[in-house]
Amino acid sequence: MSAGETLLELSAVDLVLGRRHLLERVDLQVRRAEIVTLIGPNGAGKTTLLRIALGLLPQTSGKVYRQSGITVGYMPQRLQIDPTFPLQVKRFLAMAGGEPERARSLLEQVGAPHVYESPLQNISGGEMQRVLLARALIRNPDLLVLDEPVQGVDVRGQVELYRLISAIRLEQGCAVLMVSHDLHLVMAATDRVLCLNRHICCSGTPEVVTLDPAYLELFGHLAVYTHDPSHNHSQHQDSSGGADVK
Ligand SMILES: Nc1ncnc2c1ncn2[C@@H]1O[C@H](COP(=O)(O)OP(=O)(O)OP(=O)(O)O)[C@@H](O)[C@H]1O
Repeated sequence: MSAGETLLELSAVDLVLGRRHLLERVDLQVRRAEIVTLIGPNGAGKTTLLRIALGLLPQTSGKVYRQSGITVGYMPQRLQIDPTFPLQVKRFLAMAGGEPERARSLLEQVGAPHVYESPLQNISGGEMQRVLLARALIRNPDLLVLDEPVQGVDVRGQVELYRLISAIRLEQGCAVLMVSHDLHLVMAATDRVLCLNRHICCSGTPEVVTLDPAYLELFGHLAVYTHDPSHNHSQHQDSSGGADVK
């Protein structure tokens, strides 16, 4: 497989459930070795779009292309585990195909080697995220799909996990499609950003997207900015007033 080839492509995808039009004419392309991040407010359809991309949910109309033969690793936003069912992390990873040595080495990589023998029910939220990431990596995926991979992880851990995701992309040449709410950290760790609010509001490199009026309308108060006392009040201002968005 060559660098830059398209692994996943969605064209004009619509989803209507009942009376709700949840996704409208969404286009999305993910090429080998690139990191694409979906951002958007709660309920924007990010998880739903990932599920359509993975073939877990049928779209109402539009096309979904996944290159045949590729291995996909999926880290869901949450996992329902029966609290009465005793399941150790090592067994959980073994069920996903992880030999003990591989499972241990992945846990080491994601910064959670100490939970190998722990019951899943006893590990913390941040440790669970690391275990889910390790599980998504078990089969050396060509495409890694991560739904809010750093939710519940402490700030230092978030930086480490984004670095790890970037390193995995470089080492394995896999593509990454992820959903994130951590605008500042993720912007540094992504090649392209798509801003979704049922439809794609804007897309492009982080530098381009963070200056797009549609992005500023949704996230203006969170945009990266510095205060410049000599500023003139242009259209690129945050809602707190007096700060120029960079
Ligand atoms: N199976 C379903 N049936 C009906 N509505 C659904 C279904 N799945 C999702 N929805 C609705 O679709 C909308 C988008 O949900 P989704 O989980 O994709 O949002 P999201 O952007 O991932 O949100 P968040 O940032 O809160 O995780 C929500 O309003 C949700 O209630």
